[in-house]
Amino acid sequence: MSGFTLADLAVIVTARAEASPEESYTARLAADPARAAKKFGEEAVEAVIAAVENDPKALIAESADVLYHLMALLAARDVSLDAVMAELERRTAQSGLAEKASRGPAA
Ligand SMILES: N=c1c2ncn([C@@H]3O[C@H](COP(=O)(O)OP(=O)(O)OP(=O)(O)O)[C@@H](O)[C@H]3O)c2ncn1[C@@H]1O[C@H](COP(=O)(O)O)[C@@H](O)[C@H]1O
Repeated sequence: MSGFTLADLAVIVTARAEASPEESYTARLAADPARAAKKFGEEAVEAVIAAVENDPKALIAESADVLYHLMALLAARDVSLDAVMAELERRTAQSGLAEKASRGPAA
């Protein structure tokens, strides 16, 4: 399993959002949230097409594009990945599944 996490990507994207737009694609997206949103939508549609066509290689590549462009969109709108994860954690706590998952599979 890859040791690279979404949190690692968010750190890179947040740092590059502050770079010069001439040298960084991330900085260009951060400077233009509407473009970042449009690119995220395009990449999501490409992932949908790869899934519908049952093309695992393309789905992996498009999913990577989706996650990168979501991180860029969040950075463009000053929303942290931490805030998104906290929302997911809240939903999981509500469902009671976090406790079950930490206990591991039922014997
Ligand atoms: N993970 C990515 C990543 N995935 C995809 N892309 C870029 O996303 C862009 C969009 O893909 P497209 O095929 O739509 O390309 P395009 O037609 O040129 O794009 P548009 O003109 O339509 O906007 C490409 O330029 C890809 O290089 C990424 N660019 C950056 N990263 C990460 O961000 C870091 C910093 O990158 P810079 O900001 O460029 O320094 C990198 O080290 C990576 O970790």
